[in-house]
Amino acid sequence: MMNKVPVILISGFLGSGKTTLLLRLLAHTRQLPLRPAVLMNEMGEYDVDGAIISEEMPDVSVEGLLEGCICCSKRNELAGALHTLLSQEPDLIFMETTGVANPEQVLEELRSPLLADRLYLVHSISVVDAKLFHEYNSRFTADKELVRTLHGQLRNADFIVVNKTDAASTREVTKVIKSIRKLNDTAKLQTAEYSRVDLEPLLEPVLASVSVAAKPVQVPQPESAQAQRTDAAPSSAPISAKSIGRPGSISRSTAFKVISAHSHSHNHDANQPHSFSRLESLTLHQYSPQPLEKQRLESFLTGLGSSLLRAKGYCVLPHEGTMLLQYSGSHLEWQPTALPVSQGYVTLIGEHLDKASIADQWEQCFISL
Ligand SMILES: Nc1nc2c(ncn2[C@@H]2O[C@H](COP(=O)(O)OP(=O)(O)OP(=O)(O)O)[C@@H](O)[C@H]2O)c(=O)[nH]1
Repeated sequence: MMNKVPVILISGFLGSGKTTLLLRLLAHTRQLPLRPAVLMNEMGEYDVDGAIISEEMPDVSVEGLLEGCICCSKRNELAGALHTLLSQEPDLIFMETTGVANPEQVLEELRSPLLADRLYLVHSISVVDAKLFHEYNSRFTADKELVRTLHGQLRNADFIVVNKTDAASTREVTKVIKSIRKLNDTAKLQTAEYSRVDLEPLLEPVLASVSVAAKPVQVPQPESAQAQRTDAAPSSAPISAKSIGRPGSISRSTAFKVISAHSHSHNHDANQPHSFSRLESLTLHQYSPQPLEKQRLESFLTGLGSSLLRAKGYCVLPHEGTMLLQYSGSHLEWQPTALPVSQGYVTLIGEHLDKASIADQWEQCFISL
């Protein structure tokens, strides 16, 4: 019988720090050395997080399931994507869910006959934003599906990272831990800044089950761009070029297009438990030949206020070149990238997003005064 491959599932609400944790885990895994693979699930039409990983660690296999959640609309593609990764004989598979996925259904899928013979779950990790946890809980109280998702992410975890403690007060962190403990009093819990947690115990069971000597891998250099990015909070180090998921795959002539609106509720099977109802994602494409005005884009995004929960993407800027844009918790940051992005894009995730107004404001970001 074939050896089963260990899986570590990472869930957590939008922007909580899942990819930040995944990058740390990947760096550590490769130093052991083990050969990891990644299944990345994104709500948007581009695999931003997968691109970040591929750019920093080009030898890591990444399969992206886009424009939907593996807990619902993409659930039937999950087994296929995992089998693609399994064919590359990794030592370990990391799965990062979208911020709005309920891991319950993913765990159920892993137990299905199609997958249970090939995979076994080592950890289900949940990452929480210490600053926004209570705000999101009270904001979404009326949305039972979303509350169930948020709670499901915590209930189904054996390891919980209370992240972004740099942005929260000690009192807030204590309150968050108290609330989490009401939902899950058995999981191991660590507080963290930039998802810096003790990685050894998380990977111990994997090491124990894998014959490392049989699969030598390239150990990354400690001074690599990747090490800088994962060990020093938001990096400004240049990174090597690697082509992104689907660059230039769409040709449009307009300067702005809200080309996809994904509302979770429309993609759910009525018989399945829903993970959330009101949130949607849309992608803005940088089609215009005019330069994108960075300040205007920043004002536009911050001006969306509480409607906007998360934004990320790559923008081609006139002075800086291509930059990775990250927006979460009202905080916007830019990171340089060497990705050969010919057309930039930004994925927005939020609720009550006024598409007409957003399209108009996006267009304004290109008009020189
Ligand atoms: N201040 C602060 N920012 C953080 C911390 N951890 C991550 N970030 C930043 O928060 C943003 C989102 O982090 P990610 O790791 O991409 O979060 P995520 O959960 O993968 O996001 P989605 O998958 O898009 O929901 C990035 O800009 C990170 O640099 C932290 O502890 N403190």
